[in-house]
Order: sequence, then C-alpha cells, then structure tokens
Amino acid sequence: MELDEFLVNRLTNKDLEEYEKILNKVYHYKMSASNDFFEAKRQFLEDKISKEQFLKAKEAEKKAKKEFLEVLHNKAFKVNYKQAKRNLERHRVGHKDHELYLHEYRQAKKIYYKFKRIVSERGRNAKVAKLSDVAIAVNDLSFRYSPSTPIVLKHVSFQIKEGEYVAVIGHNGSGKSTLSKLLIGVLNHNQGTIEMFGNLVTSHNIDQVRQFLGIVFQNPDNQFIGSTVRADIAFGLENKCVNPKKMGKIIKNAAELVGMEKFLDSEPLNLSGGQKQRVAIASAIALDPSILIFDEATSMLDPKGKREIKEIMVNLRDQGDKTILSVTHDMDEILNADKVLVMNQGEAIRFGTPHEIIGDIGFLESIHLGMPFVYQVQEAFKKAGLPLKKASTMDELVAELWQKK
Ligand SMILES: Nc1ncnc2c1ncn2[C@@H]1O[C@H](COP(=O)(O)OP(=O)(O)OP(=O)(O)O)[C@@H](O)[C@H]1O
Repeated sequence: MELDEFLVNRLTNKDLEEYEKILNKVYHYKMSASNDFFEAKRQFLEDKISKEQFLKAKEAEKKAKKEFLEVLHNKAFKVNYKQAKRNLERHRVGHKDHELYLHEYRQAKKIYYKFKRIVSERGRNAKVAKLSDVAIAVNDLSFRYSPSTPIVLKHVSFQIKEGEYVAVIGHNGSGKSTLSKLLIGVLNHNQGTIEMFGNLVTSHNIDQVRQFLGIVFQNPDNQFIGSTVRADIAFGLENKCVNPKKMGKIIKNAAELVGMEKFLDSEPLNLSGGQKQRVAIASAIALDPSILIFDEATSMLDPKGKREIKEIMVNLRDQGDKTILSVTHDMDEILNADKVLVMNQGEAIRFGTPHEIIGDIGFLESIHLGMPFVYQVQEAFKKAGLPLKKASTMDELVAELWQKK
C-alpha cells in the first residue's frame, strides 16, 4: 500500500475513510497471519509440517505485523494538522485569506482527532488487559468436532483464580485434550464462553489473548526449535521483537528457573527427555506469560524426568504469579495442585481440592481412576488392619511408617 499518498497537505474526510479501510485491511491480515503462525507452530511441534513451512509462516507473521504497525503509526494526519496550524499563523486576522486558512485549520484539527480515535480503538484492540483476577473462566462450554460427530464436551463450567494450580484429570477420551485445545484457541468453541482475565475470547482476539499463555506440550523431542538451548529460548523472544540487548538476561533467568543455566550452549541431541522438557518450560517462561498450560507434559518422561518437571511446576506456583493448568494422567501430580478438575465423558463432574477428590475412593473407582501412590499404601495398610495417620506426601508417609517401626 502507498503510505505516501497520505503525506500530502489538505487531507479530507475522504482520506480518513480511505486510511481507516487500509488500517482495517492490514489489521485483519495481521490477525490471520498470527493465527496461521500459531497453527503452523502446533503442526510443526506435532511433526506434521517441515521446519521450512513453519519458518515461512513465522516470516509471514513478522511481515504482516510490521506492515500493520507502519500503517498504525502513520504521521500524515499529524503533519497535515501542524501544517494547517503553521499556515494559519502566517495568515492572521486581517490577511485577505485568513478565513480560508482558518477553515482549513479547523478541518485538519477535526480530522486529526478522528484519526487519533480510530488508531486508539485499534490500539486498544491490539492489547488485552487484565480486567479480573479470574485467570480462566469457562462457562457452559460445549463442543463437537463436526456436525455429524457426537458432543465431546458438555456444558463445562469452572473458574481458575490467578495464581492457582489446577490439575485436569479424567479417563482416556473424557475430553481433557479437547478442553486444552479450546483454551489455547487451536479449536473454536461451538457453544458457551471462555474468558481470560475478564476478556471474552473470540476468534478476533485469540491472538492477543495468547499473550497470556505459555504452553508446554507432551513430546519433548518435538518442542526444540533452536539448535542450542540458548537459541531455543531466544526464538520466542525474537518473534516477540524483544530488545536484543535485554535478551541475554531474560534467557539466563529463564534457564536458571528450570536449572538449565549450565546447558545454554548444549545441543538438543545431548539432552535427556526431562532436560528438553525443562528447556520447553524455560522457552515458555521467558515470554513471561501469566498462565502456563501443561498438556500432559510429563507423560513421556522417565520417573526422574517426571519428578523434575513436577518440582518446577510446584516452584512456579509457589512464586505466586503464574496460574497453572496441567492436563495429566499422573494421579501423584494432583497432590501438588490447589484444585482438581475431573472430566468424565465430556463433563466436568467434580472441581475441588485434591483431598476432596481423593477422599472419595468410591467416586474415583466409579470413573476408573486410580489413587495416588501415597494413598494406595495407606489403603493397603488399612486393609491389613494397620491404619496409618493420614499422610498426603511421600515424606509424611515415610515419617509415619518410621514411627510405626
Ligand atoms: N479430531 C477429532 N475428531 C472427532 N472426534 C475426536 C477428535 N479428537 C478427539 N475426538 C473425540 O473426542 C473425545 C474426547 O477426546 P480427548 O482427546 O479430548 O480426550 P482425552 O481426555 O484428552 O483423552 P486422552 O487421555 O486419551 O488423551 C473422544 O471421544 C475422542 O474420540
């Protein structure tokens, strides 16, 4: 598009209308490029497209963003207003053309203020703000993959407050992944609402809402994008156009948070699954998202890897400023959470503290979910006529058994 067209004196309402049309066009172009990039990233992580295709989508998004910002920051209407002001100063009261320049000045001023309003509306749309301390509010959410397939989520409602750690559990096929895909905007919901920090999520603002989200997926091998740990963490920062001077410190802090600071120059090949997953977390944290979504992030790891990741999740929660939603099959993990959402056949059937959920053994059995290991041991002792004092963690259990000895 020709921005210079607007760099002429004496802009009219018609020019402003033309500008608004162009702004809308580049805005929608940017939104669609951002969605394409997000989708490409997901497909790349799932090995469905090549790195070249993924990088192409990244470039397209960068270009679209740049073009949008160029249009948004167009100076023509301001220059026009200043010019008209200068002209008026040169043709004061008494000059034969004073009335003409006064009229032009008023016109330019009016158009400039209208321009500012249009830009600020787009500017507001371009950012989402925290309007509430409820990080995620899902209300009456229902979903089916296509009109001919059954409903897989049925009237799901729950709220997660900022800073809470919520584990989502449920038998295979209960709808956990579908729920997480709806939350990150990979799928669009058919019915009900999702709000993030009070912002109603729609297909128009999903790209902005994603600024709140950091996502860690299941497969550690597919999450590496950079050739080293440092390059991997830098990738998202570059994409967000973070000042290169600030990047070094951000990367170091993020790596330290997951205990990977000594591996910044390591290549992915030389890392264990757990270490790769720690880097994936660091890459997410570096962008400082308010909400972290872990989508079965420990399921492919060995016991040591699982333990490491679960410790990091607890540390992140304890720092207090991150909201965590973790879709998991690990019944031991739920003991770390503040709340547990239980899914069954597409419905959110319970939402409570881990102890409320685990305390009801009959309920867990009825939906084919096992108990955390610590509770299994206590049950076994109880059945053998040796009841133990209630222990919620392995340390408490060991202490209790030690005393019995
Ligand atoms: N692309 C799809 N098209 C149609 N139905 C689907 C699709 N993906 C999932 N489903 C169906 O949606 C329901 C919920 O699946 P979902 O993957 O969300 O469950 P889940 O709880 O995450 O299971 P798991 O623990 O095995 O990952 C299942 O009945 C599944 O068959």
